[in-house]
Amino acid sequence: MKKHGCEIEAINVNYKIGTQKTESPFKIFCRKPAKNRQEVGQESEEEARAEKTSNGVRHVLKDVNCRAKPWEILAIVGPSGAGKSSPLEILAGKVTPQTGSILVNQKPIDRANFKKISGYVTQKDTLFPLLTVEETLMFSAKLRLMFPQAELSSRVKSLIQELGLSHVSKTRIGDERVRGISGGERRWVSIGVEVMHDPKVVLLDEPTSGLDSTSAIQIIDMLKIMAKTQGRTIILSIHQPGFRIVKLFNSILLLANGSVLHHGTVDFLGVNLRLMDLDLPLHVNVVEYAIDSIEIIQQQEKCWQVQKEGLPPLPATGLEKKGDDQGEVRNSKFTLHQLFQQAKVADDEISNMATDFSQDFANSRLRETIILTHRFSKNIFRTKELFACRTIQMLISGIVLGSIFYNLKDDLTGAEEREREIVMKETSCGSYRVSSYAIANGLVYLPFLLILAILFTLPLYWEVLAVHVWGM
Ligand SMILES: Nc1ncnc2c1ncn2[C@@H]1O[C@H](COP(=O)(O)OP(=O)(O)OP(=O)(O)O)[C@@H](O)[C@H]1O
Repeated sequence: MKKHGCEIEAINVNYKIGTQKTESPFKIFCRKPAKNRQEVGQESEEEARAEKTSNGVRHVLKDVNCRAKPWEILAIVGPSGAGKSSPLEILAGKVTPQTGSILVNQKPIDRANFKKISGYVTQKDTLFPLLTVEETLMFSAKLRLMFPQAELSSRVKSLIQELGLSHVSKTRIGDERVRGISGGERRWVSIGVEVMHDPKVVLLDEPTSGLDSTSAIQIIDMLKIMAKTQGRTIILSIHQPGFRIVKLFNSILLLANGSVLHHGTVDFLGVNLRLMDLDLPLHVNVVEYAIDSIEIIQQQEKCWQVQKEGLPPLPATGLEKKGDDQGEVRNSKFTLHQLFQQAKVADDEISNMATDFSQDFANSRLRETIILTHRFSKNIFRTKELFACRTIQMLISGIVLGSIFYNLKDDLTGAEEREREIVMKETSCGSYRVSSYAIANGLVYLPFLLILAILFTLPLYWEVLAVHVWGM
């Protein structure tokens, strides 16, 4: 039977966010993760962007119209901060736009059901570092599919083969502390987890970020095969797609400052740019060229703004120097919106079939609890060192002070933070119930905490007894 495709259409989507910082009343309980230098840089850039907003409101997406078709890849491109991730977050149900509509096969989206027929691969790989590739995919299969064990195993095996992970199937995922598979392979596993339930739509936020060009091409190549052979609708955001990657996209959505500058094929973008009388070099990567042009114009507009306000001109940037004569031609002639004409996507015949949504969770509450208990036990058994540390820590605390119980170190809180992220992601995409997680967590942790409590109180008990009975 031929698989039904899923066409997604966004109509006049506007998404605004408040940029005024509100202090959480529970601030003292919120742990701020340590930032590296790059993140600190990004934060100040974010703050600078926020300052540009009026009335503390930032228009992240402005009247965005676009369409993604089954059997195809739609790539959302644009400079940093253009709003590329936001359409994906809207489709994944993470945020809700203020106005506009999203249609799935020409019917208004039903968010709960859409989650079941879609997979959302975030930029950050949220995986348990101590599980192997095979175990990770197997737990994902158990939680999301209602198949017998033999079928689950064969599904996992064939997916591992399809993703080219056979050589590392028994290797642990790993992270900065635990040695494991490579960054590119980790990205494959993240994609595997999200396509395990055979979704009709796959959303990927910057799937190639942090990867070398060969791995990046391999990932997009694989996504292209997924779209072509299984009729999936692939929507991804990408920052700087190389020439070979661009060739694999069926259509692109070029964003700048949250507005659509072009929606259509890459070839059509080239035609548009040439129609604007631009001196477009023959074998240039038009997407890169367009992004570069946007950046130059944005830089130029910033300079004009500064000059208009009578402030001293901004110091020259590398971008302006890079633009040189080409940049000058572009800058003097056009504003951002003059540079591009909005392209309309040709209407294709898409069957108006009803989407076949499967209902509810894949497993019963009891089965979910059993699977999650199994996964917890594996993680805990493989974190022996951390638990030994905690035990010794408790013992020493009991002997010396008998007061500090939860004195967790960074590595422990780091592991807890990761676990929290994974659970939030899995529960939000409907893999299992939160209550099953809580029960499984309790089942595994309670006996251990009981032992810790005994270890903690025993020395304290003898010390207090010694003081009272022998007056020591
Ligand atoms: N929850 C939020 N709080 C504050 N600002 C936000 C939020 N969501 C989006 N923004 C802002 O909206 C703009 C678009 O964000 P988005 O992440 O979609 O852009 P992007 O093109 O994916 O950026 P990048 O390529 O740098 O990841 C950015 O300037 C971002 O700072």
